[in-house]
Amino acid sequence: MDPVVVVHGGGASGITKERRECVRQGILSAATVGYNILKAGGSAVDAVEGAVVVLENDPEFNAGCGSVLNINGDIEMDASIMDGRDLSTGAVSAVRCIANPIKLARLVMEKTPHCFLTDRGAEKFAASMGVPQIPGEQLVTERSRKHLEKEKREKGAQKADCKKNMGTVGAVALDCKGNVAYATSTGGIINKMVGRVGDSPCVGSGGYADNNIGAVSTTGHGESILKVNLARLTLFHLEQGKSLEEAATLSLGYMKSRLRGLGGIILVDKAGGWVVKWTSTSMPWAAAKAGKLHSGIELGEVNTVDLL
Ligand SMILES: NC(=O)C[C@H](N)C(=O)O
Repeated sequence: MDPVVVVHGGGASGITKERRECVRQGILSAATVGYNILKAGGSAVDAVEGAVVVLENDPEFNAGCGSVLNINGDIEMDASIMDGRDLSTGAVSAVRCIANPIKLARLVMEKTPHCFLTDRGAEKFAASMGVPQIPGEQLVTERSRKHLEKEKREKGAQKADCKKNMGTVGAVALDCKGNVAYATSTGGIINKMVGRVGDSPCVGSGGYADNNIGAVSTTGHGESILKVNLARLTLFHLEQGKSLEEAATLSLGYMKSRLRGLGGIILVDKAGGWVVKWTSTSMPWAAAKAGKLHSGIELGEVNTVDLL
């Protein structure tokens, strides 16, 4: 089976010219890392984790280092992962002093009888697994500090669209054996209440993966995504015989018309078809398949290069 990986860098209201190239490089290297894992015979879970780690480590994105700050100026991160083979899933929320929440989510999936650990419990588990604790400050960037200051000045937090909610990251993959997986990781939304948990760690909302159908990772206004279970809703449409394009359009359209919520989706099906779709202004994405790397940021933009 020809493997596929698709990654996103979050729905956004527009990416400044200065940041555009950095964002593009980040998204391209995440897709390349994921694809190389698949080409080397790695599993879909390995590929989505590997791709998301690249984006968590990249300060341009709202996940891991570079996460947005909550109302107190602290980072609280959410992440989840799912293996389409047996629907096993792992998630963490409100974690602070960990470089790669997606790795911790995978450990929850593989090393505990549970699906979801939060806050101090998640951090205690991380310590028991030997995951290094890092000072929270290490994840805070100058850009995220300035972003929070601006947000507080404008008092515009938590609007019912994803204009303020940029940069969440995610990946979906199909491996050589026909297994699918997703991973999603985020700092959430800027100026959020302490303890606010968004859609990204919630299976069915932030993502879903089932070998019988396909895999999805979502981004956008978390409260809207949670209310419509955006990821599972998309796969439901696929199960009902809709095309990839139709499934993504229908679920995002429902969220927009019902809640005025904006967002984005990356989707791969069990046959290796894929689609990216968003209702926000832009969404950085990249997809690797059959030796080609496709990518874009704005609507209608598709660049294709050969993968070496
Ligand atoms: N940019 C995002 O996708 C934010 C994320 N969905 C959240 O609401 O936590």
